[in-house]
Amino acid sequence: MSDVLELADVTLLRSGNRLLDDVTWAVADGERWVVLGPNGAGKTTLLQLAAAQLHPSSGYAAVLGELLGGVDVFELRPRIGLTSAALAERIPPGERVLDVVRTAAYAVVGRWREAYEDIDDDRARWLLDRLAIAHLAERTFGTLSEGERKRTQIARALMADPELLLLDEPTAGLDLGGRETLVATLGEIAADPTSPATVLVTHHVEEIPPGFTHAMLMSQGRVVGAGEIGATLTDGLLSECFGIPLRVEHDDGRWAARAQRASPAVTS
Ligand SMILES: Nc1ncnc2c1ncn2[C@@H]1O[C@H](COP(=O)(O)OP(=O)(O)OP(=O)(O)O)[C@@H](O)[C@H]1O
Repeated sequence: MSDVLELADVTLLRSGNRLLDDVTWAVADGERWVVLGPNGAGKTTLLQLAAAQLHPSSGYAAVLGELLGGVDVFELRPRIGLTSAALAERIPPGERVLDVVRTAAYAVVGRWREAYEDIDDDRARWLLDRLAIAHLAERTFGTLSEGERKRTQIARALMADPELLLLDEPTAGLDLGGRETLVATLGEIAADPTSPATVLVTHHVEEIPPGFTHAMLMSQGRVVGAGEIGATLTDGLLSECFGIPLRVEHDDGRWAARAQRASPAVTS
């Protein structure tokens, strides 16, 4: 399997802060990764690097076989599907849902005067159907619920048939039902062998869709652990990552974690 993402000794500095500190990590074709870590760990920064939106200050970073710094990012970015809060904020509230998705074929937002091919229209509608929001195609983005917006963004991220799919907190802010149905949809996408290599960022192990194969744990810009999901989501590594004693459970393809209870004092 070829590497979709390859980072070696990557450091990223901003205003004297080490946002990424000596990160070495590889994602191969077909893999589905979750990136977990506490607030400020550097997860979004890592995803922005993977999306060719940022360059490392030092180290080696290649995305889809192209060295960051040596490639025209405007040619690279259309090969990557990205959902993030920052991108969602750039979508004009008055834009039609169908257009939010279709414009991804041109790597733009907020431009509805492009001439679209029928094939773009068909694909956008097929993706909306796959994300269970076909009935919202003619609605404007600003009128959607948070869950519907997340689904629209995922459809948009998949529009250009990307070779790498990057999802930054796709289930954040959803109620329990909304989270569970979106986790199930993401599980279906993960299970589809034609889906691209995927990296999903979250704070919560409960939000890992079934079928995810690998995990990377980050804290303070550093990699705490990375590898096959079962070998990485351990009590020890997750506790180290979040800085409190945690117990991890895995049942029926889903993950859960909670704080370990202190042992009761032994009295005689
Ligand atoms: N431009 C910047 N200049 C200085 N520090 C920055 C800059 N951008 C981000 N940071 C800091 O880098 C750290 C990592 O930020 P990042 O958003 O990548 O973390 P995160 O793991 O995604 O956090 P969260 O889970 O809260 O979204 C944070 O401490 C943040 O304050």
